[in-house]
Amino acid sequence: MPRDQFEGVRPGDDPVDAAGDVSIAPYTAVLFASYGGPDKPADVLPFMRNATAGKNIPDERLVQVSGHYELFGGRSPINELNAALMDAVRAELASRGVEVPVVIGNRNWHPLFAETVDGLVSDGHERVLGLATSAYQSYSSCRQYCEDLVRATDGRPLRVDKVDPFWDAPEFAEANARALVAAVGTLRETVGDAPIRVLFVTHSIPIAMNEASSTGEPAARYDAQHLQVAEAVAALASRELGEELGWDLTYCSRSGAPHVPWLEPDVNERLAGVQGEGVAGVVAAPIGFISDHMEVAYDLDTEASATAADLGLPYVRAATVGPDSGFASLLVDRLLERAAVARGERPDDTICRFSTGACCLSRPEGATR
Ligand SMILES: CC1=C(CCC(=O)O)c2cc3nc(cc4[nH]c(cc5[nH]c(cc1n2)c(C)c5CCC(=O)O)c(CCC(=O)O)c4C)C(CCC(=O)O)=C3C
Ligand SMILES: [Fe+2]
Repeated sequence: MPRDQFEGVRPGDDPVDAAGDVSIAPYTAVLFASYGGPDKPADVLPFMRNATAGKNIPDERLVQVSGHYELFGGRSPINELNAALMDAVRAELASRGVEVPVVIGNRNWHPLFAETVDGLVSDGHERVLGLATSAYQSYSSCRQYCEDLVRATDGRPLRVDKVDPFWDAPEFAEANARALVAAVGTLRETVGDAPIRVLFVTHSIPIAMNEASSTGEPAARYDAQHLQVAEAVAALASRELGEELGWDLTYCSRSGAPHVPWLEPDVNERLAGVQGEGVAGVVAAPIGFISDHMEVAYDLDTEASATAADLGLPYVRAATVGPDSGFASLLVDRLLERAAVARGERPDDTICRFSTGACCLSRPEGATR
């Protein structure tokens, strides 16, 4: 179970200032920090070059993944999905009486962090709160956002703090459980009472990156975080449905050189496995992704869906949490809590130790591979 579900209420009350108003002070803007993606065919290759710079990704893989974008007209869904989520967050902030600019900045495509920082500086902002669009801790999904934000603000009169990864929030498990319940309902229309299996899916990362994720302790790592969320989501959905859902954690989007080990099993491999175990239908539940960006559109809705069809296995993909209003509300809770920490009104329970120590390194300290 996520940490919060053990400990119940998090320390501190609602972030309400002396006048009784909800406040995001000392921050004057929110920076949505995302991966970025191409908007048109001519952007695909330059975006891919940015995303793979210095990463030892074989050219072959670069060409292959460019093909995924081309299949979707050279346009990633990520930019409009981020825009929709930002609208939901703005609306939720406004409903709590907080008016603040919410702007986008990306690691690998325009507007890049440096460009967004330029705009914020010229608008007079000095302290901004960053929110990365990844829920879990690993080099790629957490630390790299911190590093790139530090680089983009280096020497500029602007400081960006970042909200912690939120994988452990009960509201995140609840939003994923709502999506799973709906997907199981859809699958049951096809398979009736036959045995089904839930394949939770997340982005694979190199084993070395997993071993160095979070504090590096096995129970705190990227894969362990997903196992805890999967268990919580399966338990909530099982209770709601009145049936005990069987599940596995699987991975997608493996990249890198073939000899470098990444987290397994791949979702496609596991689809074949469960078919041999008498399963009559599968729900793929993408708990590793907050929106239907390219990994979901291609790796799940195109590739894994085709694998399931080849196996004659009914397959339903559960929604991502992006459009769930409980999810937007969770993000706003986290923004306001972080602001209260910055004002000294809440104990600092930040779990990301980027600024004070080693966390989410790309490989274990001392390792050379
Ligand atoms: C953990 C994780 C998330 C977090 C989950 C999340 O935030 O959702 C994530 C998100 C994303 N990854 C994305 C795209 C890409 N990731 C790549 C490469 C890689 N990802 C990695 C990991 C992750 N990636 C890793 C360890 C690599 C190898 C190179 C490296 O060490 O960095 C490559 C290069 C080609 C390839 O190798 O596949 C591309 C194009 C997009 C945009 C999608 C869109 O356009 O809609 C998004 C949101
Ligand atoms: Fe990625």
